Amino acid sequence: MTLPLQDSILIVDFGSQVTQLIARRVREAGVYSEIAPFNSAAEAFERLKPKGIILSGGPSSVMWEDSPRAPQHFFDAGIPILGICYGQQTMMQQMGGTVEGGESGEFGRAFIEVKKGCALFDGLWSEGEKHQVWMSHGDKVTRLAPGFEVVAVSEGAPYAITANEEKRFYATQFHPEVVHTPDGAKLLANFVRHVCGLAGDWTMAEFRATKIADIRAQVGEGRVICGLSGGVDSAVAAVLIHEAIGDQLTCVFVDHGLMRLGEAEQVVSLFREHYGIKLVHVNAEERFLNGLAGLTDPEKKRKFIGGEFIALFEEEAKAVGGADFLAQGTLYPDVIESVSFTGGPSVTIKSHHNVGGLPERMNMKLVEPLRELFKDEVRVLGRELGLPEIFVGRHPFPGPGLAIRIPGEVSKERCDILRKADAIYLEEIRNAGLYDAIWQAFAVLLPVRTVGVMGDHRTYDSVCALRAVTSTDGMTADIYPFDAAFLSRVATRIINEVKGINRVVYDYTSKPPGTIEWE
Ligand SMILES: Nc1ncnc2c1ncn2[C@@H]1O[C@H](COP(=O)(O)OP(=O)(O)OP(=O)(O)O)[C@@H](O)[C@H]1O
Ligand SMILES: O=c1[nH]c(=O)c2[nH+]cn([C@@H]3O[C@H](COP(=O)(O)O)[C@@H](O)[C@H]3O)c2[nH]1
Ligand SMILES: NC(=O)CC[C@H](N)C(=O)O
Ligand SMILES: [Mg+2]
Repeated sequence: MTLPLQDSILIVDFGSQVTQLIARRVREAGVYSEIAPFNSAAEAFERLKPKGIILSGGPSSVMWEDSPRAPQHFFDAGIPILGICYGQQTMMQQMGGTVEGGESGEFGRAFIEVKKGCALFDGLWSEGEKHQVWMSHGDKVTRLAPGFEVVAVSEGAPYAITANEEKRFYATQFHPEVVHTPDGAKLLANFVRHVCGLAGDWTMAEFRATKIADIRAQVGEGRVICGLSGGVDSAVAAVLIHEAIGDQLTCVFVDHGLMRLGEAEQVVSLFREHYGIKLVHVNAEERFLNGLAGLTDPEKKRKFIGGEFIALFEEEAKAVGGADFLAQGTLYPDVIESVSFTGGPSVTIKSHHNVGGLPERMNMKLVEPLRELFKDEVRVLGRELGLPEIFVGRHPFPGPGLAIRIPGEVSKERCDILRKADAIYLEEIRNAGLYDAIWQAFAVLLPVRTVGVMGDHRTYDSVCALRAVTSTDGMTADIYPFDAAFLSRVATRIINEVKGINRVVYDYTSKPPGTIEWE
């Protein structure tokens, strides 16, 4: 079954780190969108027949030879277009304006002044007002394409917002999709609803229906193995896929020995209790720990774990008589940090085991229905699917597990020490009623020993670091400001109760510059 074509917006990706945020804002405005890399945007346009186009930002400069362009015929399609940053620059140049390398760019917070009303501002901004926006550019438009006029200016960008009302083309030098442009979501909502005329009635219920149709179309009569970790993403993916293809699905829970205290038993029994989905429990502790012995480089550890996961999934696929597909609960942040969406020049931060950690030769094709979503959207979808809060509200836990919370070499002994400390920390967080206020909290076991004194003895043991962050999508994060009494209670308990740890510190680093995990 394929669903009828729905009203949509096409987002053309030029490689910006925040392109997915554009899609997200469009979803939040109740409109369906798809992202296509610039070099396959023409095909996507044919298929979707969108009601509007948004051109993303990107790291290239339009002055470079061979830098990416929007398909020229988009500008003659008679539908509204919004160009953002690089998207604005290429749009202006492709339509006859000029762009130059700015002597100095604008990076971060900037203020724009509204010079004139335009359809993007309806019900939002008026002439003469000043508003905060977020800029990140070195180049700038120096001559407008015919038909455009300036509707807002900033100090560094005389053409902060320009409009060609007749064609319904708009262009911003700043990024409306990021939260640091406080009215940005509303500007984007004005574009998709008011300018493109879309109703704004698209919901997660429709996402569910679309994905179910997509999964059926992709999988056909084939068999699917789904990696199930007990985390939100894979639980939601498994339930969604099960709704689409029923018994063609087998879930595989890999116990790699890098789980938290009691987690493996809990995941398996919870899932069996709530769902009639086939679930295989694989105990592979020895295999993972043997393979990790001697590895200390974070990327090597991640790649090994990613490869081993796939090897196990392939073995399980054989055991069920062959499976053609591997399903995972991969989300957008896993993808953007591991590889560039366009295969272009955005940089790799770390190889999430389920993306960059995949071996190059893999026999199964991927089914990743959540690949465009952010975690909080997955939670909304999970509730839509009727998943119990106990799954939906769980803190994320990375696939490589404790291996990336033990910098340096991983051993069973160190995993056991960390498991105990982590359990105490989380128990105290729950007791204090803070679990739901925190995005993710965990302990890290450092490869550093320090001297202490306990009961008049000298100790020389490991340091444990505690981390807790707040976030909405895992892309940026702030530290959770525990009070001192809480932290000292946890520190005391860990040092008293866990042999092998004699010092506890609290990690005060936000993301960026830190990442949430230590490796
Ligand atoms: N122990 C595991 N056994 C089987 N598959 C796993 C395991 N750990 C991770 N995976 C697979 O890797 C994917 C990505 O892991 P990730 O931790 O991002 O998601 P999650 O565990 O489902 O959710 P959460 O982010 O809330 O922990 C999972 O959705 C799952 O398909
Ligand atoms: O499934 C996963 N496989 C991985 O390899 C991985 N690395 C990080 N994470 C989780 O992703 C979020 C962002 O983490 P970072 O700030 O450390 O990149 C946080 O929620 C991390 O726990 C992972 N999840
Ligand atoms: N964020 C962007 O899209 C930047 C566009 C271009 N690379 C510039 O520096 O102006
Ligand atoms: Mg997980």
